[in-house]
Amino acid sequence: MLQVQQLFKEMNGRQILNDINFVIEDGGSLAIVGESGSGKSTLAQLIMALKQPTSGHIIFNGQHLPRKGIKAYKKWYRDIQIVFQNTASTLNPALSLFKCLEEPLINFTGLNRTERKKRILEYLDKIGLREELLTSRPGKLSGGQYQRACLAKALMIHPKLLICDEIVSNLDIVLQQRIIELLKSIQQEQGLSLLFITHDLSLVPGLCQDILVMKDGRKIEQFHTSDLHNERARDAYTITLLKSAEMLESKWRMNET
Ligand SMILES: Nc1ncnc2c1ncn2[C@@H]1O[C@H](COP(=O)(O)OP(=O)(O)OP(=O)(O)O)[C@@H](O)[C@H]1O
Repeated sequence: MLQVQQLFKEMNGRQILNDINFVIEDGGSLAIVGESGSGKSTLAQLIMALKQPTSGHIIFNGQHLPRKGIKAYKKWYRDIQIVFQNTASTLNPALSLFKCLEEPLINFTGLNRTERKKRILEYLDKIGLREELLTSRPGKLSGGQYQRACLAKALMIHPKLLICDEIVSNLDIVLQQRIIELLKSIQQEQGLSLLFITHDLSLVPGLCQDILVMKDGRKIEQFHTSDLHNERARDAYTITLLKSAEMLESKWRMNET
């Protein structure tokens, strides 16, 4: 279970996160939704220990966010993995895709060479990438292939929590849907907990149980996804986000036909 309690982050005299609180139960899924600059990526970076909070607590299965000690970080990253929108640095451009995918298996699992290869092929199949690509450098992959390879790299070590930071924002609607379907099935298969960060509310129904809306570093509201369209109960800001997501969706559909 992930617990985020009274989380504050100040950078260069600016309050970027202001009293953020939420819980994700084991196997649960939460979408963090907000427009650009609302603090979503900063929140993800804090959970991944890439930045330290100014104050507050981040606790995963009873363990506090590590502040020092390689062992503690290793355990943290074994359990929590992230896939970013801007993934260009996730796969080492000098290595083959196979070597890139093998790296976390060497670092985080006790699998031998044969088992590692088997795991890589298993995930390649899950994400719909051809085996021939394993000998290619990551630079040869298309945007969608690269994004899926990053997802495989994060999932292969069987983390308990996956954070997705705008991972489908740059993809066309067909690939978006494919990745969302993939996340849903892996969530069910592996009992994975999911923190899905997006500015696009239309991606969330069917994927996440709960939605937390953020604006200017503050939590506006949190609700069950089935209550998304209950306009009377929703904050005016959530409704604005919803309308813009609906407009975006119909624009996509017009472009499709
Ligand atoms: N080092 C910094 N010093 C001051 N402000 C910063 C710093 N880094 C980021 N910010 C500001 O923090 C705010 C939150 O940024 P963040 O990237 O977390 O938002 P976001 O919701 O993820 O937006 P996006 O989707 O565009 O990345 C922004 O207004 C950004 O300009």
